[in-house]
Amino acid sequence: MTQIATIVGGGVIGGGWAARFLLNGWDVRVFDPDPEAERKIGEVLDNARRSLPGLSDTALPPEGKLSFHETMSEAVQGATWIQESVPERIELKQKVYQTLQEHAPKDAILGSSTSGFKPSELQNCASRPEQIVVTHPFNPVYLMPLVELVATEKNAPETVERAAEILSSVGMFPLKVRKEIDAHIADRFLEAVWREALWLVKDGIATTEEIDESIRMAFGIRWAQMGLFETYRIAGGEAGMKHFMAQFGPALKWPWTKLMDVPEFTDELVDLIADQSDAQSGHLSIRELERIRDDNCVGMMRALKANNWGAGEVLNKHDERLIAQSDLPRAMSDIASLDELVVTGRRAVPADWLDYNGHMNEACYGTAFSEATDRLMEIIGCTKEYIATGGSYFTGETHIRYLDETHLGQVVEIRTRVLKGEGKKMQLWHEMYEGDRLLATGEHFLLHVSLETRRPSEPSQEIMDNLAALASAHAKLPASEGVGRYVGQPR
Ligand SMILES: NC(=O)C1=CN([C@@H]2O[C@H](COP(=O)(O)OP(=O)(O)OC[C@H]3O[C@@H](n4cnc5c(N)ncnc54)[C@H](O)[C@@H]3O)[C@@H](O)[C@H]2O)C=CC1
Ligand SMILES: C[N+](C)(C)CC(=O)CC(=O)[O-]
Repeated sequence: MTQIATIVGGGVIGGGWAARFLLNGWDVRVFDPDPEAERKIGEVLDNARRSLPGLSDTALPPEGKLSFHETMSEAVQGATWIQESVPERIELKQKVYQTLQEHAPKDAILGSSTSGFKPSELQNCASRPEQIVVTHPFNPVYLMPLVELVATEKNAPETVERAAEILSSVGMFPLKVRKEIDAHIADRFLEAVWREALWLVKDGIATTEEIDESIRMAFGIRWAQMGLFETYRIAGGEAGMKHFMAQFGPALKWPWTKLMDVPEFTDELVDLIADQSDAQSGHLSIRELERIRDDNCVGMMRALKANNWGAGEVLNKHDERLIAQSDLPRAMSDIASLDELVVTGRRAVPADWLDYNGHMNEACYGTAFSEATDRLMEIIGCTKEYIATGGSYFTGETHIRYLDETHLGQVVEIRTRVLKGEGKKMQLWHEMYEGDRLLATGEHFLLHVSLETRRPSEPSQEIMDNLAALASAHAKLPASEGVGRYVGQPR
C-alpha cells in the first residue's frame, strides 16, 4: 500500500521534502496556509523532476499523489510520516505540535526540519513527546542525502530506528546525532564559516563573489568528497594526522579569527552584501540558480557514484534498493518468460548526458548499453563475485544506431537479445525504447577472458548454459530489424 507523508509548512524546505517523498513513490499531503504554497511547491517539484530521477541509474517508482488540504487535521489523516517545516520560531513550532498531535495517527513519526532547536525544546508542551524527533535536512532536500536525526531519551530506540529506515528508503543518509545540541552538527560549521565571511565582506577584504570563489575553487570540492578530517589526514603527508596537528594546531590560537563575534547587521552591511550578491548573481532568477545548482550537484554526485564514495555510496545503495523493488531481473530465475527480450535497464536520462544539440549525446548511448551488458552478465552468472575469481567479459566490437532523439528526464528501457552464446563468445543486441518508441540499437561482440592472463578463456559451465538457453530461446523470436548491419548501409 502506498505510504502517506504529510508536509506541514510547504516553503523552501517543505517543498523539497514533498518532492523527495513524492518522487520516491509516497503520497504527499500538504498543509500550508500560504495561498501561494501550491504554486511554489509546483515550481520546486518541476525542478526536482528534472534532476532527481537522473541521479539514479535505475528508474524511480511511479510518482505518488500530491494533495493540498485546508486543515492540519485533514492533512495528517493516515500519515506514516509527518514533516514539520514551519518558520524557525520555537513558540510557533510548539503550537503546531500541539495541534498536530490532536489529530495525527499515534504511530506516525513527527520529524522537524529545525535548523537549530533541540528536540527536547520541541517535545516540551507536546502531549506525546516520544513521537517527535529532529530530522534536519539540507537544501535541496530532494537531492542532498544528509538528514541529521536527533532524538532524546523520550524517544524509544525503535522509533529512532524506524525513522532512520524510512529516511533511507527515500534515498537519504540519516546521521544519528549522539547528543542534542543547538544547531546539531553541520549547521555549526555553516554558521562558523558564514560569520567569518560576513567579517571579510564588512572589513572590505573580499566581495561575496571572491568568497564564493575561494570556496568553490578548492576546499568546497575537497569537502564534498572527503569532509574535513580525512582531507587533513592527507594534508599531513606520510606523517599523517599527528604531524598535521603539530604543524597547524598552533595557528588556531593566533588571532586569525573573529569567530565568536558577529558583525552587527546595520543597514549599511546588509546593503553592501545584498548589492554585491546582486552584482554577482542578480542576472539569474532563483529558479534558474536552483537549476544550475541541481545540475552541478547531480553531476558531482554521479561522479562520486562511479567511485562508490561518500554520497555516491549512499546513492548506489538506494539504486540497489530500487532495483530489488522493481521487476528488473538480477538472475536467470527472475526472468518471467524466455519468449521475450530481457529487460536489462530502465532509467531516466540525466542532465549530464545532454549535449549542445539539446539531446542525449552519442557517447551516452554507449554508457546505457554498457550498463545493460553488465546487467545481462550478472543475470547469466558473471556477477561481482564471479569476476573476483578472475573471469570476465571484454567487448571487442560495438555498432550503435541512433534512430530517434532522446531528451532530458525521459525514462528509457533497454531490452536485450542474446544473438550468440557459444563458449567464450557472446553477441548481444540491445534495443532502447521510450514507451513503444525505438530510440537506438546496439550490437556488441564480447569475449570471455581471464583477468589474470588477459587472454580469452572459457567461462564457467553455469554461464555457458545460461547463455545457450537465452540464445536458443531468443533465436525463436521474430528477427530484430538491423542485426548485422554495417556502418553506412542504406536503410
Ligand atoms: N531554508 C533552508 O536553507 C533550511 C531551512 N531549514 C528549516 O526548515 C524550516 C522551514 O524553513 P524554510 O522552508 O526555509 O522557511 P519558508 O519561510 O520558506 O517556509 C515556511 C512555510 O511555513 C508556512 N507556515 C507558516 N506558519 C505555518 C503553520 N502554522 N502551519 C503550516 N505552515 C505554516 C509558511 O507559509 C511557509 O510556506 C525551518 O525550521 C528552518 O530552520 C532546514 C534546512 C535548511
Ligand atoms: C541556513 N540554514 C541554517 C537554514 C541552513 C540549514 O539549516 C541547512 C542547509 O541546507 O544549509
